[in-house]
Amino acid sequence: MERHTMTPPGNLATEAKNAAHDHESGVHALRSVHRAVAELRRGTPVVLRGQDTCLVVAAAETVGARGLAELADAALGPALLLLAPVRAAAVLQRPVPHAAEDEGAVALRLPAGLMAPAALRSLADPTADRLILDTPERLAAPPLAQAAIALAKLARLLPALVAAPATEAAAARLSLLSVPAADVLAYPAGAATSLARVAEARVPLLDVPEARIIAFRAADGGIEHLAILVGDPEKTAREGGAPLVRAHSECFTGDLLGSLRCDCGPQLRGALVRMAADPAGGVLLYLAQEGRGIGLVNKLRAYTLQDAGLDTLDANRALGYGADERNFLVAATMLRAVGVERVRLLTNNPDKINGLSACGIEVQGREAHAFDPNGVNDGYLRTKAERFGHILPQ
Ligand SMILES: Nc1nc2c(ncn2[C@@H]2O[C@H](COP(=O)(O)OP(=O)(O)OP(=O)(O)O)[C@@H](O)[C@H]2O)c(=O)[nH]1
Ligand SMILES: [Zn+2]
Repeated sequence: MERHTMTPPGNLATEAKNAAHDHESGVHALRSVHRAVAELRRGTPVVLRGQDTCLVVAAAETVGARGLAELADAALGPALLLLAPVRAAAVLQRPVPHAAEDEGAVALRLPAGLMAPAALRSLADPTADRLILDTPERLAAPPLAQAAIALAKLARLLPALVAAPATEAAAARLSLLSVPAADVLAYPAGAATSLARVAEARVPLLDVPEARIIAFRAADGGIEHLAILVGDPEKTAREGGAPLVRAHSECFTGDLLGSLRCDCGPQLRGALVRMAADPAGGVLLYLAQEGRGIGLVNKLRAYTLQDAGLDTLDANRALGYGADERNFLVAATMLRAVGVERVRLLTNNPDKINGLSACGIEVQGREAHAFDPNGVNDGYLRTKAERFGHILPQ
């Protein structure tokens, strides 16, 4: 405030203009990444721009003959297949040394016959028919390969892409969307901090008469996240208290259909009921981060892999994803927007405590939120305890 009275009006106007410009370019960056996501999902190539190089990429899962022809037209050299390291090791049938497990990209030169849509899909997808490369040649991953994998993950596609060096001129000539690679990497944090309230309504629930839903939308125009306020947690926060909070990642199968594979349904309804009984009220964040951030389609693939013997963590990795791809800034931004910065967190997952704390939310306490195994999810719950470090009641 004081700074404003000290600042000459001319500077103020410049500051405001710069701030508006920064905001607009931030929003522009988010929107162009969101457009690039849509292009990949529909099988169209996009061009990633780096400092002094460009990479034209298309998703192996969705690209068709036309997309491959466009990519070849824009390319300066032969196209490669980019895979996440774990998937590359499976395709090559040998370990891929020195690659970070959850990140990075491995580049393979494909025999000409395999640069075709059906073969690419098999190479990308561990649930598809096995396609073994006889003479695969591993090459150094090109610059921007990591951003390409990140873009495929944002699109919730299999992290496998056809890629080739290109120029901006080629992108323009072919009307391909081009997007800075740095914007792709900055997107998750940018989208999370841009979340703003867009609508709210009172929605009495079975067993929870005092409930209100607030919808949040990011500046990219992407899918909304929801906060369900039970009782009056805002008042609790204003008075310095800590309401119950649950950061619940959406689970179509568990929340809606009552799937027995996980514990999400009981956790969702159980959290709301606990909040209704708590004088401090609560906030249930319903986060559009299905399948720990890999999306519903990949979660179904992960289930297929689990039926073949992998656990929930290795199934994610076999798909080329990390064990948990969630972003806790989404939850922290929403909590801050409803004025709740000190919480009692309903969770068994220490990553949620650390993740929210790292985003500036004071986790005053943790309340266990475990339900008995149901005969189907026993192995899943055991893996969460043994490999994700979940704290379960003794
Ligand atoms: N990728 C993947 N996601 C799963 C699987 N089973 C459940 N999920 C997802 O895991 C998420 C559930 O996580 P949460 O209940 O929010 O959190 P948590 O990490 O289990 O921690 P808690 O707070 O203790 O429940 C949902 O998005 C589910 O869709 C699975 O086998 N694979
Ligand atoms: Zn679930």
